[in-house]
Amino acid sequence: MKTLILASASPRRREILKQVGIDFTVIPSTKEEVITKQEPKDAVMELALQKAEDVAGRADGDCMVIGADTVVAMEGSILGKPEDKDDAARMLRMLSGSRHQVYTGVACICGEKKHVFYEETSVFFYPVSEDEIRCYIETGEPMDKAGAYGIQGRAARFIRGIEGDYYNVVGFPVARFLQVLKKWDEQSSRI
Ligand SMILES: Cc1cn([C@H]2C[C@H](O)[C@@H](COP(=O)(O)OP(=O)(O)OP(=O)(O)O)O2)c(=O)[nH]c1=O
Repeated sequence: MKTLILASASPRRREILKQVGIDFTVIPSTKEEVITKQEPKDAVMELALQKAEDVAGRADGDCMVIGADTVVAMEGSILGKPEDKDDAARMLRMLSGSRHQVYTGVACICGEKKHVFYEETSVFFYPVSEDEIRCYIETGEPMDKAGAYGIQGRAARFIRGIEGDYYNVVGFPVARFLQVLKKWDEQSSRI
């Protein structure tokens, strides 16, 4: 298999790839994230590709660069990382007692070849009180996460259920990625 380079500073993405036994190196993208697309699925694919292209431009040799981006979508709004505590509280109030979608876009670049896809997971929140929101924000956990929560952390207490891939919510739809990789390798071996 080719050398994989993960173009991400996210510790979650690193852990998920390690968990399934993939060898990779990390070169975080330094590109500023600029969303120009309205649809969340288009936005995450756009950002994932920007991150992968940024690092692919600096990487050398026979490698595959992987970029990813995660957002929360709720009633036509795209929620990225909160700007501050008030913004985190605003997001958590929106998510309380209802259903939202989490989108992660993944871009794979190997030389001239590119593949970009997205995965969608629905997440259902129990009602969350103002006190719970305040206490949760005080832990600091929401601040570096899309939608201001971490399903894998203390926010587990707010989650009624999910439909779709759990790892997609945490930032990397690893099983889907491995399916893409399998097809990619089959096609390469036919050339
Ligand atoms: C919804 C949700 C998001 N997240 C995280 C996944 C992503 O790391 C983060 C969204 O920010 P991203 O901009 O997708 O990623 P990042 O800034 O962490 O890393 P990089 O840009 O270098 O790739 O939110 C969780 O960890 N748990 C959750 O439940």
